[in-house]
Amino acid sequence: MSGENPKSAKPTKRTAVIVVAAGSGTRLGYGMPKALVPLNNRTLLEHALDRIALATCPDEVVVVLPAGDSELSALCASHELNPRTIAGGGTRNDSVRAGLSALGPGVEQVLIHDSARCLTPPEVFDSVAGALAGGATAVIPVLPVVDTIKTVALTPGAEQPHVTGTPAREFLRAVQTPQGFHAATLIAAHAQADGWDKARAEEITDDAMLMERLGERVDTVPGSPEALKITTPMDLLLAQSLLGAGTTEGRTMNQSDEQSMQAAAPMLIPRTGIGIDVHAIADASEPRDMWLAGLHFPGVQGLSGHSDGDAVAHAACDALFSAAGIGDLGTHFGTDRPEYEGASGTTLLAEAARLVREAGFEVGNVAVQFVGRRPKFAARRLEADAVLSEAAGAPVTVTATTSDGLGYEGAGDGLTAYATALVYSVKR
Ligand SMILES: Nc1ccn([C@@H]2O[C@H](COP(=O)(O)OP(=O)(O)OP(=O)(O)O)[C@@H](O)[C@H]2O)c(=O)n1
Ligand SMILES: C[C@](O)(CO)[C@H](O)COP(=O)(O)O
Repeated sequence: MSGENPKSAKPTKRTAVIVVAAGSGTRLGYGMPKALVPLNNRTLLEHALDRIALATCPDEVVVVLPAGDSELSALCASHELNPRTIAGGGTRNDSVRAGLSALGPGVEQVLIHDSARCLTPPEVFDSVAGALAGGATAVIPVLPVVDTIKTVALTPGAEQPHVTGTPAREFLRAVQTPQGFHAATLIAAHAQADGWDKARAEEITDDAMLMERLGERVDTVPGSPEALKITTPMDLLLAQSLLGAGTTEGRTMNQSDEQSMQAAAPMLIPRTGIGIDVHAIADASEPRDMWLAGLHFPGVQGLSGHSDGDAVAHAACDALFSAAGIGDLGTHFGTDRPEYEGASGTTLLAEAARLVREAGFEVGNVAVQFVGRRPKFAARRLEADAVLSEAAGAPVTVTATTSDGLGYEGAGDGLTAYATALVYSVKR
């Protein structure tokens, strides 16, 4: 926040904050709801709630969660804010409507906030609520635009669009959340939009736009660079460095903070690791299930070994341990740890990721390739990525190849999995 607005006093009007956290986080690519993605050992949703807890304005908080979720609702129940929760819908607008339906009685003003903007400082909430309490119908936090913005159109037959205009930059603002509204007016606007056809509804990308369509005036207050929307892996890295610099725990960065952060911030150097695992195909006289990459492959003779033989998961574990410099599979799951005997590949991978985090690292990603004739893998690749990513709490991707008939892999006697992992330190 630019610091132009002093911190507002608690508004006299009953104020609710709705946190929309039902998105799937497709562009972040973690294979889990974005609100559940870890950032410095705390989920994005918890970071958002931590900052709301430091604001003075909320009388009540509602969190909108993915349908069927249990993990995020457990986190809400154990958070000091103890927010009400409700299941969201297929689009952000559907989720906002669900949140509005869960408001308690007597709410006069409501702030709609993206959990994806999880580092938004508490002062922004209070400044939006304060402007509403001062009589505004709709208030949004904004930042000046630093890029030159063009409008474009697609020429038929051309791959890339051509430029149709350049709006004057002084009149452009990048829009953030929380967006605040006179509650009854926003509820009426959403009720009206509920009946719109899909194309018209999809044009609405924020709640303020609904108010604009109704001819309501929308006011602005200064936003904050820390209120960035975590959408892609690069945004997550930026949020990580903001937290690493200790700038966002409940207060706003000022100019001198920014200068000292630039001068003092250590270069964040990630660490890579490697892991290899080889398993023989079990002898035909001993039928075994094939488990690989966290998946069961019915009708394919399995791999030999004391565990389920999941060479892909084992190589991924070794790559993680190697990257964090905390030993290998034998160190953590060896014969002196009988509780891991026969454990599934996903169980071991989840435990490996936990140990890596316990050692002070966050997992960037893990990539595995296996070489073997069986099982046929292509049709189940995305399924494997999802299962292993969920176990690791970070993106895991698996690919497969053959050895052109050469060696034990080519003869169908065994397979080899090669993995690399990237981790980065989150030690303060
Ligand atoms: N059906 C939806 C879609 C989005 N959101 C929320 O709206 C905010 C902004 O959405 P976005 O950042 O686009 O999140 P995702 O939809 O999760 O991301 P993606 O489009 O990459 O899947 C997020 O806090 C998200 O949780 C929601 O509650 N319900
Ligand atoms: C509401 C918002 O964050 C304001 O910038 C944005 O419009 C959300 O858009 P998304 O496409 O749902 O991420």
